[in-house]
Amino acid sequence: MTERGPQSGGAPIGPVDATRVPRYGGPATFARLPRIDEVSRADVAILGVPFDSGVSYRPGARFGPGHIRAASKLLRPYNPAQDVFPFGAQQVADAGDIGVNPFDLDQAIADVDAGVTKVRADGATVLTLGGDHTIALPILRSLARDHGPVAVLHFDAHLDTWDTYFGAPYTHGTPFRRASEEGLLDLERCLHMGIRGPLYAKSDLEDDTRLGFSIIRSDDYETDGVSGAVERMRKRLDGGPVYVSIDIDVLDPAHAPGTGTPEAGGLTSRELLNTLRGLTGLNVVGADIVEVSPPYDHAEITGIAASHVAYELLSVLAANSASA
Ligand SMILES: N=C(N)NCCCC(=O)O
Ligand SMILES: [Zn+2]
Ligand SMILES: [Zn+2]
Repeated sequence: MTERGPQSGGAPIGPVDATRVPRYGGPATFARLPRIDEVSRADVAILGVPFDSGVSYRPGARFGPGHIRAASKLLRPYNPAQDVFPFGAQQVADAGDIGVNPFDLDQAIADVDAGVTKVRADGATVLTLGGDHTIALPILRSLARDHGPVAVLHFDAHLDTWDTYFGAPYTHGTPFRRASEEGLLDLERCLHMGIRGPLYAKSDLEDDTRLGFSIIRSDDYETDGVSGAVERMRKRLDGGPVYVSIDIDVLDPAHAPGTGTPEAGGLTSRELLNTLRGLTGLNVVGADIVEVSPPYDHAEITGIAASHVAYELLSVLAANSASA
């Protein structure tokens, strides 16, 4: 195909060239990248998880992967903020969507674990596009089998370390309690970023500490700024594998209206993108972007934010691979 421009010497296959095929045409893959079956090997795979049977309030995150891909068409090859070519320093490919059972939660969790494990087995670092936050648990199960307990860097308005909803243990409000109980987390190095809003009880915070997390609150950005947050984040995460889980509701509803459990007083997209740039050099072994619910989005605001979040994460992985 000529539309991707000439490639030689085993260089990564990049996005379709927007000066040759207009952005509103061409493939529906993330950032117009090749499908995984079009490349001999992927360093990083984008993997969709269209699933929202674990939500407690508004549904719709099952449509998240397609929406984020559609909103990613304008991304360009060079990221000046990190001085890196995220699609040039490594082979990034789109691995499509996992066929997740929408009716049987236990089966869905097994489906996600199997789907992620399969793509990882071929050597790719996986960036998952959700889907609701339930999917972080099976992804962590897959990662912990290879890496042992990992640090979770969790961007969210919510703790997601609650116990049960309606007696159900597997929901989008409970993945990190289950992960902690199962020994998947490094209890000295987990961290929430952007927490805010009402809780059920004071003891929610005590439970959360016991389960292995510290907290940088949304309000801490007001007092300490992005640089203060990044400094604390790097200190907490250093020294082992890090899984980055980004619930898009960490952003203020003004920056991400298209989500299921919105809370006022959140981060700006600029604060989130700048915080992610501070991850370079840490051992990031996987990531997800979850809770994008297109039916509640307007003018692709949330989809665009999510696509840029993905772009910064890919840039961190590219910078890390260049210095490895
Ligand atoms: N993971 C997200 N987005 N939300 C969890 C909120 C669960 C609740 O309704 O209390
Ligand atoms: Zn949340
Ligand atoms: Zn969440």
